[in-house]
Amino acid sequence: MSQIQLCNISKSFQGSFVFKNVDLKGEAGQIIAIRGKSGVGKSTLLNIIAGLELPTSGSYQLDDINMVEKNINELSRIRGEKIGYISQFSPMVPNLTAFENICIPLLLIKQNDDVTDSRMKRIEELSKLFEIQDLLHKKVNKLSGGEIQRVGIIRSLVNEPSIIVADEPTGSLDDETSSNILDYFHTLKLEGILIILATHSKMVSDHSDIVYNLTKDGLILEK
Ligand SMILES: Nc1ncnc2c1ncn2[C@@H]1O[C@H](COP(=O)(O)OP(=O)(O)OP(=O)(O)O)[C@@H](O)[C@H]1O
Repeated sequence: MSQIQLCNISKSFQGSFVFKNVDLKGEAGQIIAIRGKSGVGKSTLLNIIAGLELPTSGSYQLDDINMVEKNINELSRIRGEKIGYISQFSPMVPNLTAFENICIPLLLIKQNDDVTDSRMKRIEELSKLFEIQDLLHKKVNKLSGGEIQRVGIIRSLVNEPSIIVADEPTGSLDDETSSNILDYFHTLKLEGILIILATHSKMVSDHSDIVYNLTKDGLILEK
Protein backbone atom coordinates (compact mmCIF):
# COMPACT_ATOMS: atom_id res chain seq x y z
CA MET A 1 0.00 0.00 0.00
CA SER A 2 1.36 3.41 -0.92
CA GLN A 3 0.39 7.04 -0.82
CA ILE A 4 1.75 10.17 -2.44
CA GLN A 5 1.64 13.87 -1.61
CA LEU A 6 2.81 16.60 -3.98
CA CYS A 7 2.87 20.19 -2.64
CA ASN A 8 3.30 23.31 -4.71
CA ILE A 9 5.04 21.51 -7.57
CA SER A 10 6.19 23.54 -10.54
CA LYS A 11 8.06 22.56 -13.68
CA SER A 12 9.87 24.72 -16.19
CA PHE A 13 11.96 23.92 -19.25
CA GLN A 14 14.62 26.45 -20.31
CA GLY A 15 13.14 29.00 -17.89
CA SER A 16 9.60 28.73 -19.23
CA PHE A 17 6.97 27.31 -16.83
CA VAL A 18 4.76 24.44 -17.97
CA PHE A 19 2.75 24.51 -14.73
CA LYS A 20 2.92 25.89 -11.19
CA ASN A 21 1.18 25.27 -7.84
CA VAL A 22 0.32 21.60 -8.35
CA ASP A 23 -0.96 19.99 -5.14
CA LEU A 24 -2.00 16.34 -5.28
CA LYS A 25 -2.72 13.70 -2.68
CA GLY A 26 -3.24 10.08 -3.65
CA GLU A 27 -4.04 7.15 -1.40
CA ALA A 28 -4.06 3.38 -1.70
CA GLY A 29 -7.12 2.12 -3.56
CA GLN A 30 -7.85 5.28 -5.56
CA ILE A 31 -7.99 5.83 -9.31
CA ILE A 32 -7.08 9.44 -10.08
CA ALA A 33 -7.42 10.84 -13.61
CA ILE A 34 -5.58 13.93 -14.84
CA ARG A 35 -7.21 15.61 -17.81
CA GLY A 36 -6.23 18.77 -19.65
CA LYS A 37 -5.59 20.11 -23.09
CA SER A 38 -2.68 18.92 -25.20
CA GLY A 39 0.66 20.34 -24.08
CA VAL A 40 -0.51 21.46 -20.63
CA GLY A 41 1.97 19.10 -18.96
CA LYS A 42 0.10 15.89 -18.09
CA SER A 43 2.96 13.61 -19.20
CA THR A 44 5.47 15.86 -17.43
CA LEU A 45 3.49 15.64 -14.18
CA LEU A 46 3.19 11.85 -14.48
CA ASN A 47 6.95 11.62 -15.15
CA ILE A 48 7.54 13.52 -11.90
CA ILE A 49 5.18 11.21 -10.00
CA ALA A 50 6.92 8.16 -11.53
CA GLY A 51 10.34 9.51 -10.56
CA LEU A 52 11.43 9.85 -14.17
CA GLU A 53 12.13 13.56 -13.80
CA LEU A 54 12.42 16.04 -10.96
CA PRO A 55 10.21 19.10 -10.45
CA THR A 56 11.73 22.58 -10.68
CA SER A 57 10.39 23.35 -7.20
CA GLY A 58 7.99 21.94 -4.63
CA SER A 59 7.91 18.81 -2.51
CA TYR A 60 6.94 15.25 -3.34
CA GLN A 61 6.59 12.59 -0.67
CA LEU A 62 6.02 8.94 -1.65
CA ASP A 63 5.31 6.99 1.56
CA ASP A 64 8.28 7.95 3.76
CA ILE A 65 10.51 8.89 0.81
CA ASN A 66 11.33 12.50 -0.06
CA MET A 67 11.42 12.04 -3.84
CA VAL A 68 12.90 15.45 -4.72
CA GLU A 69 16.09 14.66 -2.78
CA LYS A 70 16.83 11.45 -4.66
CA ASN A 71 19.30 11.04 -7.51
CA ILE A 72 18.55 9.25 -10.78
CA ASN A 73 19.85 5.86 -9.56
CA GLU A 74 17.84 6.03 -6.34
CA LEU A 75 14.71 7.05 -8.26
CA SER A 76 15.23 4.12 -10.62
CA ARG A 77 15.44 1.69 -7.68
CA ILE A 78 12.31 3.18 -6.07
CA ARG A 79 10.49 2.84 -9.40
CA GLY A 80 11.54 -0.80 -9.69
CA GLU A 81 10.18 -1.55 -6.23
CA LYS A 82 7.02 0.52 -6.07
CA ILE A 83 5.91 2.01 -9.36
CA GLY A 84 4.52 0.52 -12.55
CA TYR A 85 4.81 3.07 -15.35
CA ILE A 86 2.69 2.72 -18.47
CA SER A 87 3.82 5.20 -21.09
CA GLN A 88 1.97 6.55 -24.09
CA PHE A 89 4.34 4.84 -26.51
CA SER A 90 5.57 1.80 -24.49
CA PRO A 91 9.23 1.79 -25.59
CA MET A 92 10.36 -1.75 -26.34
CA VAL A 93 13.59 -3.52 -27.26
CA PRO A 94 12.56 -4.27 -30.87
CA ASN A 95 14.53 -7.45 -31.51
CA LEU A 96 13.37 -9.14 -28.30
CA THR A 97 10.10 -11.04 -28.04
CA ALA A 98 7.03 -9.72 -26.23
CA PHE A 99 7.75 -12.14 -23.37
CA GLU A 100 11.38 -11.01 -23.09
CA ASN A 101 10.31 -7.36 -23.04
CA ILE A 102 7.76 -8.13 -20.30
CA CYS A 103 10.52 -9.79 -18.23
CA ILE A 104 12.89 -6.77 -18.32
CA PRO A 105 11.70 -5.36 -14.93
CA LEU A 106 12.45 -8.75 -13.35
CA LEU A 107 16.12 -8.24 -14.17
CA LEU A 108 16.25 -4.98 -12.23
CA ILE A 109 15.45 -6.34 -8.78
CA LYS A 110 16.56 -9.51 -7.04
CA GLN A 111 13.92 -12.24 -7.05
CA ASN A 112 13.99 -15.61 -5.31
CA ASP A 113 12.58 -18.73 -7.02
CA ASP A 114 9.14 -18.43 -5.36
CA VAL A 115 8.80 -14.83 -6.49
CA THR A 116 9.91 -15.72 -10.03
CA ASP A 117 7.27 -18.51 -10.15
CA SER A 118 4.52 -16.14 -9.02
CA ARG A 119 5.65 -13.51 -11.56
CA MET A 120 5.56 -16.11 -14.38
CA LYS A 121 2.03 -17.10 -13.32
CA ARG A 122 1.03 -13.44 -13.36
CA ILE A 123 2.45 -12.95 -16.86
CA GLU A 124 0.45 -15.99 -18.04
CA GLU A 125 -2.80 -14.71 -16.45
CA LEU A 126 -2.39 -11.15 -17.73
CA SER A 127 -1.46 -12.35 -21.23
CA LYS A 128 -4.72 -14.32 -21.37
CA LEU A 129 -6.73 -11.45 -19.94
CA PHE A 130 -5.32 -8.95 -22.45
CA GLU A 131 -5.40 -11.53 -25.29
CA ILE A 132 -1.73 -11.57 -26.21
CA GLN A 133 -0.94 -15.14 -25.08
CA ASP A 134 -0.37 -16.23 -28.70
CA LEU A 135 1.96 -13.29 -29.33
CA LEU A 136 4.34 -13.76 -26.41
CA HIS A 137 7.07 -15.37 -28.49
CA LYS A 138 6.84 -12.96 -31.41
CA LYS A 139 9.40 -10.18 -31.76
CA VAL A 140 7.81 -6.89 -30.75
CA ASN A 141 8.79 -5.23 -34.03
CA LYS A 142 6.20 -7.55 -35.66
CA LEU A 143 3.35 -6.40 -33.36
CA SER A 144 0.70 -3.71 -33.87
CA GLY A 145 0.58 -0.50 -31.82
CA GLY A 146 -2.31 -1.79 -29.69
CA GLU A 147 -0.56 -5.13 -29.11
CA ILE A 148 2.61 -3.31 -28.03
CA GLN A 149 0.56 -1.15 -25.68
CA ARG A 150 -0.85 -4.30 -24.02
CA VAL A 151 2.68 -5.77 -23.73
CA GLY A 152 3.71 -2.48 -22.05
CA ILE A 153 0.83 -2.67 -19.60
CA ILE A 154 1.72 -6.24 -18.59
CA ARG A 155 5.39 -5.24 -18.25
CA SER A 156 4.41 -2.42 -15.89
CA LEU A 157 2.42 -4.82 -13.68
CA VAL A 158 4.90 -7.67 -13.50
CA ASN A 159 6.71 -6.52 -10.35
CA GLU A 160 3.39 -6.02 -8.52
CA PRO A 161 3.77 -2.26 -7.97
CA SER A 162 1.82 -0.45 -5.26
CA ILE A 163 1.40 2.59 -7.56
CA ILE A 164 0.55 2.56 -11.26
CA VAL A 165 1.28 5.69 -13.27
CA ALA A 166 -0.33 5.44 -16.68
CA ASP A 167 -0.01 7.96 -19.52
CA GLU A 168 -2.97 7.50 -21.89
CA PRO A 169 -3.15 3.78 -21.08
CA THR A 170 -5.94 3.11 -23.58
CA GLY A 171 -4.76 5.53 -26.28
CA SER A 172 -4.17 2.92 -29.04
CA LEU A 173 -6.89 0.48 -28.01
CA ASP A 174 -10.44 -0.33 -29.15
CA ASP A 175 -13.34 0.12 -26.72
CA GLU A 176 -13.57 -3.56 -25.76
CA THR A 177 -9.85 -3.91 -24.94
CA SER A 178 -9.92 -0.53 -23.14
CA SER A 179 -12.86 -1.73 -21.09
CA ASN A 180 -10.95 -4.95 -20.13
CA ILE A 181 -8.02 -2.85 -18.97
CA LEU A 182 -10.23 -0.49 -16.98
CA ASP A 183 -11.95 -3.50 -15.36
CA TYR A 184 -8.51 -4.82 -14.42
CA PHE A 185 -7.54 -1.42 -12.96
CA HIS A 186 -10.70 -1.66 -10.87
CA THR A 187 -9.56 -5.06 -9.55
CA LEU A 188 -6.15 -3.58 -8.70
CA LYS A 189 -7.80 -0.64 -6.95
CA LEU A 190 -9.77 -3.07 -4.77
CA GLU A 191 -6.42 -4.72 -3.88
CA GLY A 192 -5.22 -1.31 -2.61
CA ILE A 193 -3.19 -0.17 -5.61
CA LEU A 194 -3.07 3.60 -6.23
CA ILE A 195 -3.58 4.36 -9.94
CA ILE A 196 -2.84 7.78 -11.42
CA LEU A 197 -3.46 8.28 -15.10
CA ALA A 198 -3.50 10.98 -17.74
CA THR A 199 -6.28 10.74 -20.26
CA HIS A 200 -8.33 12.48 -22.92
CA SER A 201 -10.91 9.67 -22.75
CA LYS A 202 -14.31 10.14 -21.14
CA MET A 203 -14.57 6.38 -20.58
CA VAL A 204 -11.36 6.44 -18.52
CA SER A 205 -12.52 9.50 -16.51
CA ASP A 206 -15.86 7.80 -15.87
CA HIS A 207 -13.98 4.83 -14.35
CA SER A 208 -11.91 7.10 -12.07
CA ASP A 209 -12.72 8.06 -8.47
CA ILE A 210 -11.20 11.53 -8.70
CA VAL A 211 -10.75 13.64 -11.84
CA TYR A 212 -8.56 16.76 -12.07
CA ASN A 213 -8.09 19.23 -14.88
CA LEU A 214 -4.44 20.31 -15.16
CA THR A 215 -3.93 23.99 -15.98
CA LYS A 216 -0.76 26.11 -15.99
CA ASP A 217 -1.80 27.33 -12.51
CA GLY A 218 -2.40 23.91 -10.96
CA LEU A 219 -4.97 21.15 -10.69
CA ILE A 220 -8.69 21.92 -10.63
CA LEU A 221 -10.96 19.26 -9.13
CA GLU A 222 -13.63 18.16 -11.64
CA LYS A 223 -15.04 15.06 -9.90
N1 LIG B 1 12.31 17.57 -22.00
C1 LIG B 1 11.64 18.66 -22.41
N2 LIG B 1 12.30 19.76 -22.81
C2 LIG B 1 11.65 20.87 -23.19
N3 LIG B 1 10.30 20.99 -23.22
C3 LIG B 1 9.59 19.91 -22.84
C4 LIG B 1 10.22 18.69 -22.42
N4 LIG B 1 9.24 17.80 -22.07
C5 LIG B 1 8.06 18.43 -22.29
N5 LIG B 1 8.27 19.68 -22.74
C6 LIG B 1 7.23 20.68 -23.05
O1 LIG B 1 6.35 20.75 -21.93
C7 LIG B 1 5.02 20.95 -22.36
C8 LIG B 1 4.14 19.87 -21.76
O2 LIG B 1 4.38 18.62 -22.42
P1 LIG B 1 3.62 17.30 -21.99
O3 LIG B 1 4.06 16.22 -22.93
O4 LIG B 1 3.82 17.08 -20.54
O5 LIG B 1 2.09 17.71 -22.28
P2 LIG B 1 0.77 16.81 -22.30
O6 LIG B 1 -0.27 17.55 -21.54
O7 LIG B 1 1.08 15.43 -21.82
O8 LIG B 1 0.43 16.77 -23.85
P3 LIG B 1 -0.40 15.72 -24.74
O9 LIG B 1 -1.82 15.68 -24.20
O10 LIG B 1 -0.34 16.33 -26.11
O11 LIG B 1 0.30 14.39 -24.65
C9 LIG B 1 5.04 20.95 -23.89
O12 LIG B 1 5.04 22.29 -24.32
C10 LIG B 1 6.35 20.27 -24.22
O13 LIG B 1 6.87 20.73 -25.44
